[in-house]
Amino acid sequence: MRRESLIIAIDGPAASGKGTLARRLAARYGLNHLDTGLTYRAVARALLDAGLPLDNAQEAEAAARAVDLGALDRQALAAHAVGEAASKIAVMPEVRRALVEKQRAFAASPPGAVLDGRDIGTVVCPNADVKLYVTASPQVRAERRWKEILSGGGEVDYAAVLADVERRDVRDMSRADSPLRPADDAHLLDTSEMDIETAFQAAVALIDAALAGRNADGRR
Ligand SMILES: Nc1ncnc2c1ncn2[C@@H]1O[C@H](COP(=O)(O)OP(=O)(O)OP(=O)(O)O)[C@@H](O)[C@H]1O
Ligand SMILES: Nc1ccn([C@@H]2O[C@H](COP(=O)(O)O)[C@@H](O)[C@H]2O)c(=O)n1
Repeated sequence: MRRESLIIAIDGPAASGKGTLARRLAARYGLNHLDTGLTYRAVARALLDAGLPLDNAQEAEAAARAVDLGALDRQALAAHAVGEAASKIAVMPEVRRALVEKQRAFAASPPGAVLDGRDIGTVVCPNADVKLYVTASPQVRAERRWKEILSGGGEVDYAAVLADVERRDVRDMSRADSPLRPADDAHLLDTSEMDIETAFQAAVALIDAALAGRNADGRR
């Protein structure tokens, strides 16, 4: 059966591996990919570069409206300070509304997309064909992030990375607008005990089973 368009929503906390999975899944299913965290990072970066405060909703909304999804530069937005700032500006409903509009337009473009973030299954694409909530223990996520930083030549204590991960979890899960949580119909994937390949194969099995179930139902 030929599918018109397919949307896969992937949410989860920091360093759970959702971006790694999303990139591989997009290649596997021939879909576009959007790391929505980069859109929040781009807003934060614009404010930091302009020397503006991170709590001015009007300036932040203007920066969000100016984000060009085609010009998101992962490397330029990778800095730890930018991620921290992103989680602060992400609490503002004005910023979220502007970015969600762009994210939805991206998802609607053929042939469909894999989007990863914190609110994809709950807010951005509540009608996604398949939703995954990817997680791992804070200790495992901190270790992954710590190794990533070391392999990039950075120097940081594991304890400091763990504290960052835990602080980010609290901020993302407790904000009033679009808090991080699994959608009611999301498939949970705990990768604490899985390497990248095992997690990818588990995600493919969940997605294929979900799509087969939908086809059998005659829903698509
Ligand atoms: N299952 C896994 N086993 C071991 N390492 C992993 C696994 N999945 C991802 N990683 C590694 O963990 C780090 C974080 O992964 P990734 O960037 O995909 O997480 P993320 O959830 O997208 O994080 P963020 O939201 O903070 O951007 C990367 O270095 C990645 O290679
Ligand atoms: N859909 C999303 C994606 C991200 N955020 C916020 O941005 C911060 C940075 O995201 P990374 O995935 O690049 O680490 C993140 O901590 C969230 O606060 C969001 O709110 N919604």
